[in-house]
Amino acid sequence: MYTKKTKENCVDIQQWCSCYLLSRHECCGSHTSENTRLNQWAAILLQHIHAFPTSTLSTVRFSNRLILKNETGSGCFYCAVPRWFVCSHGGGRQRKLKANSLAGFHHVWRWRRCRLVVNVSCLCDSPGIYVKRTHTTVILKTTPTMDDCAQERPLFTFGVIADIQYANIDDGYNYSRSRRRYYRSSLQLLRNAQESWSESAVKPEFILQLGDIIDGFNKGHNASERALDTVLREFSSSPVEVHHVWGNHEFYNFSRSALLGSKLNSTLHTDRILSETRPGPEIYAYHFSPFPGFTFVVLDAYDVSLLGREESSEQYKSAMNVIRQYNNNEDLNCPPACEGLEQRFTMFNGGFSKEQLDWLDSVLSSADDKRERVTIVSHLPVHPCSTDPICLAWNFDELLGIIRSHSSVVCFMAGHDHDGGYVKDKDTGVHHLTLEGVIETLPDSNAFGTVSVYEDRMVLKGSGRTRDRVFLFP
Ligand SMILES: Nc1ncnc2c1ncn2[C@@H]1O[C@H](COP(=O)(O)OP(=O)(O)O)[C@@H](O)[C@H]1O
Repeated sequence: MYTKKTKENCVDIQQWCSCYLLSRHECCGSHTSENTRLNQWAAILLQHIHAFPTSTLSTVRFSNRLILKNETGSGCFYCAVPRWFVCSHGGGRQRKLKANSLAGFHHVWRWRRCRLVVNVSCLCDSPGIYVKRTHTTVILKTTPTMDDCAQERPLFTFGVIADIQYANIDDGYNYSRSRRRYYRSSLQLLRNAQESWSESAVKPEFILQLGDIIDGFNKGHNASERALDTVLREFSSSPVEVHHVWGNHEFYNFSRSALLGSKLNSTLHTDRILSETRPGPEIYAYHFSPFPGFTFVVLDAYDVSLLGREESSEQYKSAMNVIRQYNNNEDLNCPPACEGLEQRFTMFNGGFSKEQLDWLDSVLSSADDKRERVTIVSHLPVHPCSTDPICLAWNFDELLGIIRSHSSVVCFMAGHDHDGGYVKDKDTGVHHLTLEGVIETLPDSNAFGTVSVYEDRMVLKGSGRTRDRVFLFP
């Protein structure tokens, strides 16, 4: 009745869905008919604002129409304001209106910590009277911008970095020769990250190293220990605790039992681990709580794998049974010749055992009960839209099923796919981030992130090709 939509807006509005109605206070005046009309108008306003990407708003203006514009000015939403409404600053100040004039329409919007608050008051239609009859407040929660977040102090921060794959060898290429790999300069990029973390205003509580810390080529050069020492020395240039995740390149260099006794077993080097439950002696999975109400779970994505298992072992045989159902290639690193998700059945991937999945399920149940926020990390991504399918964990679907059955999970972080990726799971709102790999990052760029954690969100400040993101908690 009071709205006017352009054709262009109709299309855009369908695509935009980043704001949510938090609350709406009903009219408090005595005039029933005005209340009804006000509510009708507010409903129309809401219906349209609801779909408007207020995160991108640069202009919100009331004149005779409410005009919302985004940064480029290309997406506009017009809503005709009935002339017997005035929009006030919400302070209850009474204003004098000229008869039938639109001069009384004032700017009403204000940003309050990521919320667009719109007060709409209904005035009597009679000329020259002071009134504040009824009002309604529409509060919209918007996606916070980096600027919003910069003004607040986080509860804590942490660093993330993935696929450093250091080796003291000349630059090379990935298998398909489509991406250059900078084996030596990955160390300098780690140094850049360390410097940035140590200079940040709020020092990180810990660093998440998402796996593939050194490259498999070290093994052929008999340089695994040396390369690992070199990288760990770089990490120890600051006193911040590092949580190491294991990737395929860890197993190219070391056996599982060697890893369990090494500096890459973070459970041996921190008191933070919540060790009352661990999935099993040979499974490298644990959880820790760096701040009350927040839990981080480190997963072992090569628990079911041909990597790191003795060929004579039961685990190797059962992993072979899994991969052979889909991959008939002689070279099991070569993906099955198919499109889609089955490409993941290669030797450089792996999966999670039932034991580990059951353990994760119980950790998450306990976190649900305590209303904690849980971030899960693994070398392999588990959401098909957060990565190239060739990098997915074998039984990503089982893990995703567990995540989806718990309310506590807010974020899943992985490495492995050097191009990175991100998706917000549409069923749960859980954020799935795949971090760009250092090894395929130009020497004059960077690939790491600093995550600031707040009550209602995590904010990733990316460096170089890692972009900024805001993860609102589901
Ligand atoms: N399409 C492929 N066919 C055969 N072998 C492959 C293929 N892709 C990767 N590999 C081999 O698999 C191993 C792991 O690949 P790599 O690219 O180093 O993994 P990451 O992405 O973890 O760095 C390497 O030995 C590589 O040569």
